[in-house]
Amino acid sequence: MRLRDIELRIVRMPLRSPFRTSFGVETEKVALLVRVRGDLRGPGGDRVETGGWGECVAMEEPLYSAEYVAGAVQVTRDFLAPRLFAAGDAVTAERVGPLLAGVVGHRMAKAAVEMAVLDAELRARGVPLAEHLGAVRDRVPSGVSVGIQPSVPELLDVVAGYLDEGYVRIKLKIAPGWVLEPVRAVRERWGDDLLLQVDANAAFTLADAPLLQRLDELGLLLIEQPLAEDDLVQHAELARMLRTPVCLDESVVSARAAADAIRLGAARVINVKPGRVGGYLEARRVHDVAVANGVAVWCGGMLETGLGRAANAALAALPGFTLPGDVSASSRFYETDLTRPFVLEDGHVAVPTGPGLGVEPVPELLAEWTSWRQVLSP
Ligand SMILES: CC(=O)N[C@@H](Cc1ccc2ccccc2c1)C(=O)O
Ligand SMILES: [Mg+2]
Repeated sequence: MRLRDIELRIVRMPLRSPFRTSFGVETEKVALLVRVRGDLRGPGGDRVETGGWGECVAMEEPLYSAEYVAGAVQVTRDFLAPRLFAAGDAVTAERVGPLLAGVVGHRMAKAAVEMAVLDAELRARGVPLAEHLGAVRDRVPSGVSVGIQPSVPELLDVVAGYLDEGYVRIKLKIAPGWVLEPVRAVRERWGDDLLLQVDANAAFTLADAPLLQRLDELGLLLIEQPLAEDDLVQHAELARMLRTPVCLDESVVSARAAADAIRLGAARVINVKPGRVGGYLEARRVHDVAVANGVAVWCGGMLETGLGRAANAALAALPGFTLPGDVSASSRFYETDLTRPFVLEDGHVAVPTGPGLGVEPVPELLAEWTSWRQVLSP
């Protein structure tokens, strides 16, 4: 594919309710969207116009990881786009990674560019992303991530609401001071059959092991990222002290990191997030590494718009995704989604069947929520 231009947009979408985690409270989603346009040689040898969308999952502030929206904009404008324009007609989704390898890090920014090129290629070929990735299901079970609430009674009301909507798994955010009481209250209200897990977003240290060991009595599916992103060895040490399986999120930044975490015994489950690992093609490699080692994966979420949600649903349909993920309905976070809404049907989200991502931004909403835009040309 030859890229004619790369459009960068920052969109700001109000969240239905504040989302509190151990690293802060979010009331709005700010995302960098990437759109590529260009042409590629069609099956008959003729040039075919095409275009595609990518969504960068970096937050506005570097609270979840080191990347952030303004940084992703700058690295894409100044370092990633020039490398792709310089590649002329040789840009393919598989080549985006190698073409950008000279730029160190910035995986979320790279993932958004690769996603846009992949969407453009697949739209031109009429192939759905799910088919391209190797999906084996046409719908995926939907879990929900529940933020820290002002009180335990309010938490129980929020969880009751999601269970009434049909979510098949509950994930509770935990943080120092919000651990045993809320999690025990949910377990006691809904009993042992409720699929229940927690996510600390790296809020604890090994000194907290005695507290985290007490979660073992609550029959959790897993405890997600209890320690810091770069604490692989400590996670392995903690894993040996817990019965509850340790799941890593922030720490798994590539298939190589997944292999290291598994070999060290730092992860028995992996939360796969395409943006965090550098793209959907690397996310499939993480899936393959995990499956080869008997480690379960599930698809995490970064409050994506329907663009990223569509791609995550496709990824979550791969065979190794054996645990319900955070691919929730659009309504979990948004009154109105940027694309057609993803809805919960019998606890599942349908995998898109159209070419590429299978969804597009609604033009009027894209215009309304775009706070900044720039078109890059060769
Ligand atoms: C669904 C879920 O819990 N996601 C992340 C945390 C998270 C929380 C808040 C966010 C706000 C804006 C963008 C990304 C965000 C990611 C996680 O699994 O650790
Ligand atoms: Mg997480």
